[in-house]
Amino acid sequence: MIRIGDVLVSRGEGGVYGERMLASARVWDPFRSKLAALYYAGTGIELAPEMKVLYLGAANGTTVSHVADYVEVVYAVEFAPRPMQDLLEVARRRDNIVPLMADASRPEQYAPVMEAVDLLYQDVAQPDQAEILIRNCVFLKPDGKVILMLKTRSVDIRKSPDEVFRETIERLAAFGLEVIESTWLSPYHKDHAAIVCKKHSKGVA
Ligand SMILES: C[S@@+](CC[C@H](N)C(=O)[O-])C[C@H]1O[C@@H](n2cnc3c(N)ncnc32)[C@H](O)[C@@H]1O
Repeated sequence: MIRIGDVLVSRGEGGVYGERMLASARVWDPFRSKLAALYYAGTGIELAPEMKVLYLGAANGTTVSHVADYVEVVYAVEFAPRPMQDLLEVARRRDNIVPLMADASRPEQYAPVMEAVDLLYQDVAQPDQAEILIRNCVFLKPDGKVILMLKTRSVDIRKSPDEVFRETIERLAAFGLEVIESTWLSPYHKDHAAIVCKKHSKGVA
């Protein structure tokens, strides 16, 4: 990942969400983007120019735009009309974002336009976040990676964030993903965790 000093940046057309510019690069704000927070709070995975990414929960394209600065193509799924309008504007100014208005819990809706991806990234505040992720693993290449941004309070408000975090890791492991990193995103995003996995080369259950 590109850093100027300690500051995480990406190189692309700016002005997406009022981000600061530093030496012609876009400052990637960890308080605005959970993926940036992962690069500060943990390790994450390196984004590279040849990568294809499926991004679930694109919202208005804040993080999508930074990911698109690094990779070949981003398939960006969002189901809410208002953020989709902003996402379309972000996609209009780049040639490697494919906006898809669809429900991430129903991957059959966008399967016809998908290709196999190197990275599956998910940031949807839903009760069944792990199950949505698992359903979308169908698009992962054999050596693909997964990043789940887990909003613990959306899964079950009666359980502690720690319990939801642990149970989600167990569910992904039981499915057959190998968890390679798990970290809270504090102080950037309260009660949010990131779980980074890779697909076993022998495949998942
Ligand atoms: C926390 S926001 C995502 C922020 C975004 N990832 C970023 O960093 O710029 C979550 C988004 O997921 C969308 N979302 C939630 N459930 C969804 C689903 N089942 N399918 C598609 N989008 C969904 C919401 O509409 C919302 O825009």
